[in-house]
Amino acid sequence: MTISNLDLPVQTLGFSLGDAEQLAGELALTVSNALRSAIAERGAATLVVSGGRSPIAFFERLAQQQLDWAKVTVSLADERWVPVSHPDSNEGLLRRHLLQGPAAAARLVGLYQSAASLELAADRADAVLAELPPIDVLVLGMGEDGHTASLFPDSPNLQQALDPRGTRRCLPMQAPTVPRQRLSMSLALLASARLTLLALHGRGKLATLNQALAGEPYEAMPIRAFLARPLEIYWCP
Ligand SMILES: O=C1O[C@H](COP(=O)(O)O)[C@@H](O)[C@H](O)[C@H]1O
Repeated sequence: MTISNLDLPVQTLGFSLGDAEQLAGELALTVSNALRSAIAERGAATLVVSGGRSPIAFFERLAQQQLDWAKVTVSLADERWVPVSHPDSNEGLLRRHLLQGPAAAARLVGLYQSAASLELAADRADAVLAELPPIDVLVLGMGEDGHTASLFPDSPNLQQALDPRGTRRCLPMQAPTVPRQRLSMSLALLASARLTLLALHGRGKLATLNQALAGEPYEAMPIRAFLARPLEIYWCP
């Protein structure tokens, strides 16, 4: 079912699912089909996912899909600058909920780097991401403030991170809530994905999306940078 009461751009598809379980299942099917096609066409596939709390069910459903996981590279749209063993680590979340069973054969390109400062960690992550193969599938999330990945409104470096012609792949970012120090893929890298999906849970996020569609500047609601491109939105109450 399409999302009602939303004036979506022509290149955007919006799917309304009954609950979080259904959303996780649909998203896992769409992502695994796209990864399978990439493997059939190019011999390998690259998936970039988001962290936070909401993707756990999706990760677990995706891990159950029949895929040649050894041919899949997985990376993260953003990371909290905490060690992988920290409960807030997006990489830790991915390892616990996606890279399990046959999916453990996938190659993980993490963003976290231990360094003397967040800026140095971002420089190192930027160099690591130079080796990331072209992104086949990107799964974004969104906060109720309109941030996506760790592209937060009001963060220093946001303008540079949202430059579609920027050369940086990863930038240091600041979040309004803990853990504040973040590493985020830039818009230029994220927007290079062949297929971009946005997963949203709850009426609050639907209201945020509606507001973003109404036309705030990109800096006020960074999700807007993705609404002007082909996108599939998966929402549930
Ligand atoms: O901090 C983050 O927030 C967003 C949204 O997270 P959610 O738990 O509300 O789904 C997420 O997309 C991003 O990757 C994460 O680091």
